[in-house]
Amino acid sequence: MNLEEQKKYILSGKMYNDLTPELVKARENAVFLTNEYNNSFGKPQHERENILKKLLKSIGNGVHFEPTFRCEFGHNITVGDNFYANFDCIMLDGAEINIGNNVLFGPRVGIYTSNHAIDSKERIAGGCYANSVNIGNNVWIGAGVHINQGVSIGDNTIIGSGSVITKNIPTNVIAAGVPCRVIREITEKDRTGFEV
Ligand SMILES: CC(=O)SCCNC(=O)CCNC(=O)[C@H](O)C(C)(C)COP(=O)(O)OP(=O)(O)OC[C@H]1O[C@@H](n2cnc3c(N)ncnc32)[C@H](O)[C@@H]1OP(=O)(O)O
Repeated sequence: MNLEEQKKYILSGKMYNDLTPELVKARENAVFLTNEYNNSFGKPQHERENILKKLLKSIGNGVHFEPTFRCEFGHNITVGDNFYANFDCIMLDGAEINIGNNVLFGPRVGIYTSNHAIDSKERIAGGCYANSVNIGNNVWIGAGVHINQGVSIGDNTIIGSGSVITKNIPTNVIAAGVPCRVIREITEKDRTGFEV
């Protein structure tokens, strides 16, 4: 299979070979482009966004990653408007990563859409499978959060620092911990009077 065929196949969720020359090359390209993006820190926003447009599937207006941003391929990542990621964000996008509008990431957030095979022989042979991650609008992901494959996080939700997300998290809640669980709903009482 050529690279395009492999990309489509991986999105089917079936086991794929992680070690093909085409995927190794695609990862190398992503390192070169993320190097270019990280090194462009301080340059005008439109120049930096043009690099992201080459790297990612699509981006909205006002997308900013602090250095150092890394991704596996880039071609499966969609980011909405007004996105901010603090330092050392990592996105492994074997499958799709879809991020809504007005999303904030604390430092050291990691999203991992791929798992290696559970069976050790299959794993050594390069067996992998990937499932998408979906993050809604107005979500805040705290520092050092790990997001595993196949999960969705609902609109307006906050994920506490250090959490490991293994299952879907609903809208309008604070959730935290390892594994990440809902702590409480976000309500009118959370308004402080800060001018918006
Ligand atoms: C762009 C950027 O994001 S940069 C800034 C980066 N900053 C961060 O990453 C900080 C993220 N903030 C947090 O994790 C906060 O704890 C929040 C926002 C999730 C919750 O804050 P609060 O609503 O004030 O929660 P509060 O401190 O009252 O805690 C409620 C309960 O949740 C627990 N809890 C809070 N945060 C966490 C956490 N990260 N992991 C595990 N448990 C937690 C508390 O221990 C407490 O448990 P208890 O009721 O058994 O005592």
